[in-house]
Amino acid sequence: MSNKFGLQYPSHIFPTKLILQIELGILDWRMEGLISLKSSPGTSLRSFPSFNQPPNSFARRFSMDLPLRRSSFPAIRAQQPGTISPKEEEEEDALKVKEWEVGMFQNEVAASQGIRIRRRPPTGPPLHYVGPFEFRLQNDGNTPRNILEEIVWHKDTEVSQMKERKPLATLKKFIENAPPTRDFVGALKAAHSRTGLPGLIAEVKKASPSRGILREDFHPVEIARAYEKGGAACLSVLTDEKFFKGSFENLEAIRNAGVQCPLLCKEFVIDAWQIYYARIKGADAILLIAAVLPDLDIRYMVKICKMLGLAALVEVHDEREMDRVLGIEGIELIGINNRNLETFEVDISNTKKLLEGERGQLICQKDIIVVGESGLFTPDHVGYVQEAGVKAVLVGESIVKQSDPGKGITGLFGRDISL
Ligand SMILES: O=C(O)c1ccccc1NCC(=O)[C@H](O)[C@H](O)COP(=O)(O)O
Repeated sequence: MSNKFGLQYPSHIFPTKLILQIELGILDWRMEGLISLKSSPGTSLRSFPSFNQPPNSFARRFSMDLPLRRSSFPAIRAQQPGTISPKEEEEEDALKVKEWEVGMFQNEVAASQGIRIRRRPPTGPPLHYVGPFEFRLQNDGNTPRNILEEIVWHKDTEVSQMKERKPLATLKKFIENAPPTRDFVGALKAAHSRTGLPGLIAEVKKASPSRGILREDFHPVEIARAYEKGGAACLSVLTDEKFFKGSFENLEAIRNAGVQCPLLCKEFVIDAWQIYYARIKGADAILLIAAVLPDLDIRYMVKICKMLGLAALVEVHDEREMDRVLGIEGIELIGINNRNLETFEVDISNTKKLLEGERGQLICQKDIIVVGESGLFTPDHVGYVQEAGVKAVLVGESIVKQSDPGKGITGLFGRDISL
């Protein structure tokens, strides 16, 4: 069976309204954990929700978790019964089918650009529904392959919920009254010319998936003030709650506390809505990750950033991502992450590798500022990436862990850069 984009998917997951009586005993586990259904003689017909995209009414009834290829069902979690009419349920199903189709299409486009991160589980979301039961089957298709994929899938759910609470139209109204943004790129250039060293984007980060908790006594405004005093040109504020213990409240609090450094909203952006939201919460710049976003998304999001007065820091990790990003018009700021976000490996020679030869020349011609990101702990590290061609660095762990993060900056550069 194929959809309007010509994508193929198995007929048993084509989620038209299936009319089947499902008995738990007639499930059979196949195809790497995907389940197929067999009707048994004498079973009566009744409405069954779209198979891989469950309607909410069922989600509100019962749920249970099933580990990989288990044939017996563990305890059932009862949920609130819903009161949705069959018509509404049908419309809801149709909408979710559309969303799922678009998600599948995104995965295909992304894969064609060498993006390994799947925006949605290719075999449908991890939850399945049988009659009144909700259960979870793990398989290669619906289990994240790495932390970045897990973050992105979680973000997808999180953003959908946030969008329901605050639709784009509401955000746009707030933006009309928001104070102007500050010049993020200008601040980095000014710091570089003032000190002769890479301009510093100092990261306000409590925790990370690779390093765990970095700082127990975490007071974002105090840390931000210490960074500013210590000579940071800009700040990067983690807003992801689940994986980094950050928040948009932190971003807003730092902005409202009168900190002058322009602020990067360090988020996992998968939807333009997040850019509007970041703008309202006080961001001056936003991170776009090439390992997650296809070219078209980057192009579109860069335009939205410009329209909202935000800088876009487009992050790459390998040559292919760098080449993709260099082919996109209007990019002013490229971050080279020395951390592989899929494996957590950190290697600062990555910055040098990606700036060698023609790539480095093209970056100079286009007057793009390159930011060296991750794994920078000493003046030698900073010197190494500067030599490679960066005009800015993004640093978290090595400075946020210091009792005085401002003095941490002096330690990082080997001299006081606040003067
Ligand atoms: O750091 C992680 O564990 C991580 C995992 C998944 C996605 C992103 C992740 N980190 C973001 C960053 O790259 C860093 O916060 C940033 O570059 C600063 O790095 P560092 O100076 O090494 O703290």
